Amino acid sequence: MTNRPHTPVLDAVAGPADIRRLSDDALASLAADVRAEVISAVSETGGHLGSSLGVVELTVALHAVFDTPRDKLIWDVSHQCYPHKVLTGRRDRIRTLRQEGGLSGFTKRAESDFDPFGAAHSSTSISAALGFTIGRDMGRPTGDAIAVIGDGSISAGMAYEAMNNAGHEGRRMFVILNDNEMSIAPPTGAMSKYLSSLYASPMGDLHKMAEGFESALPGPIRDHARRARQLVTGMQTGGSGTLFEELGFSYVGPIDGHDMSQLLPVLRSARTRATGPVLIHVCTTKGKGYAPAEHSADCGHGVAKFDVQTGTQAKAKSNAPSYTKVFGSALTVEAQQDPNIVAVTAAMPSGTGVNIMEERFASRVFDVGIAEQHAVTFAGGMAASGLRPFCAIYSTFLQRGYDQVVHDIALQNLPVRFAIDRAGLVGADGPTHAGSFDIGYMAALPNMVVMAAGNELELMHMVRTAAAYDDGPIAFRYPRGEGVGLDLPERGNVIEIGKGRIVQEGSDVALLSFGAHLSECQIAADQMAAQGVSVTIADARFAKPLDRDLIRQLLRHHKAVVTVEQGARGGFGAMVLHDLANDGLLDGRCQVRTMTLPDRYIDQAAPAAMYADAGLTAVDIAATAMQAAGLKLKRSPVGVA
Ligand SMILES: Cc1ncc(C[n+]2csc(CCOP(=O)(O)OP(=O)(O)O)c2C)c(N)n1
Ligand SMILES: CC(=O)[C@@H](O)[C@H](O)COP(=O)(O)O
Ligand SMILES: [Mg+2]
Repeated sequence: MTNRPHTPVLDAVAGPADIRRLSDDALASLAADVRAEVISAVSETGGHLGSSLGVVELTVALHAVFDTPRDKLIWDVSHQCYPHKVLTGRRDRIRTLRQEGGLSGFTKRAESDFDPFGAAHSSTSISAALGFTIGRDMGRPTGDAIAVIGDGSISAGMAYEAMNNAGHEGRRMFVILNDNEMSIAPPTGAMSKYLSSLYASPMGDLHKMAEGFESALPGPIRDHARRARQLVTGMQTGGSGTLFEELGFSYVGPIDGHDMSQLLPVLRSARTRATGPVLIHVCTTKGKGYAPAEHSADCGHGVAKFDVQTGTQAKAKSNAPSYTKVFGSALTVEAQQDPNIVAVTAAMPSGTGVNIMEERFASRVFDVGIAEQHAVTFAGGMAASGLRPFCAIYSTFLQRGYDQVVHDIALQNLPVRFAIDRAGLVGADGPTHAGSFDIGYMAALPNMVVMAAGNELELMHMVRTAAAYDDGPIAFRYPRGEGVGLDLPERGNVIEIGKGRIVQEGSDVALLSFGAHLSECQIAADQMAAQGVSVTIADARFAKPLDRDLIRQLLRHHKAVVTVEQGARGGFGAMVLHDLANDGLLDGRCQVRTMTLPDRYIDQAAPAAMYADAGLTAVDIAATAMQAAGLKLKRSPVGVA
């Protein structure tokens, strides 16, 4: 039996309709209950604790003031949506967050009417809210749209594209800027400085209300607001006000996002008065109300299961270093050898491991904020200048910079090194974060070299190879989590471009692995060996250029060749098939099969369970190879009932 918090006000709330019946005092008590419930639930599941704790009061206030789900509340990234889930009929499943079969860690249209728009990649909320706004104005049965976006997420270009459009449209909609002066790491960039300057203006603790809004406020706040508006207006030179006002929004704020006596009247006033787009600047504390989160370096951004009393998080079971750490360390070794090596991250210094290089060579590591498109082209500019940039971005987020990869890098044949972390299925973050597509989208590009690491030692070789390769763009992918636990040298070797390697020689079937499912291929080979089947394992290393000699050799000497990759259809296997078909080699004696992720999104679970769902376990590999070779199972492979 777990220690559940005492939550009398929350217990009486089945949904937002109940919230709207509460007095303002009771709403503050409700917020306290929700905070306790979120801490307790996340201690059992792990997840995005800090961001969720920071918006507890804001979530209560938004549901109290707006008519959700008719009004569309759209959470940017939506990693802060746990209080929203607790309050919108999902409290009974909140302890299944991010678990197999449980609630998603993000908003999801299929999960609830209160989730009008799914998210997990940042900076989409204002665009989606504007879309709903147009729908409303064209007669769709929907109310107001409210986008809640963080100070980190509002640094991305897409948010400005949306505000530019929304300001031009001039329609009534709401953007809540949730400013906690934090991204995953402390935010970088001029926009972040600008937001801080709004706090620190001579207004002191006064709030600026868009003209006309203050008359709806209670007395003391109204007087404050009116004075603030006069002050701010008086301070302006040239333009009409804040950056947001220049873009066509009415700006309100900054206000204290943990103080219901500020949040409620301001939101009510905005809801009553707004005729065009309004931006309400709300200041919050990431991790608010839970000391271990508030005081940790990332403010409890993403936590494992933890002990509520102490805040101590559960440790990973494996002792092997993570691929991310191996990458970061290998990059640092290369950076030590070559002063032209620089690294770029888009707001994920620790997630990508470039923080390891930053500790030694801070001036050569660039955190550009959530700005993958810019990160790619920025790296392109550095490459064109003669530097050797490593652009370290998760597979799923590199999708956002794809045109830049095509147009700015590959087309110009610029030697940018793409370090693609979180390749393959990632676990609890689920399908939004799966790195499923990069093999196909990178290998499709002329000039691009595409590698995948079979294990952590291979990753070291690929980092060194990429550092040494100046002929054009080169990418290498590797998964989330720990390596297989190999002894690692100080530095990797340069490997030959376009050459794979034989890991184990056999004569019946060949497993041609591309990437970290190499270990699963080894298990499959052992299972088949137990059946008396002789198995070759080859590590392709390259999807582009393909090792055509190696593939033909495998074809000549085996009854079946099975390609295996942690990626979607259209990736490595497709490259192999294409190559063989065009040489008329698919009609011979050797059967060829490709094993990829299936053509559907895989729901969150532990990575191994996700791969099982995808049909990519060792047992699946062995069964596919045996069947293709026309070999019969003498008995069930090890591990199968
Ligand atoms: C396109 C994209 N890039 C990177 C990320 C990874 N990411 C998730 S949350 C986050 C920080 C967001 O900061 P902010 O919007 O201020 O929200 P907070 O966590 O502070 O509440 C980042 C970088 C992402 N989800 N989407
Ligand atoms: C919400 C988001 O996009 C990130 O916080 C992400 O969940 C981090 O994933 P990793 O834990 O794999 O770094
Ligand atoms: Mg933030």
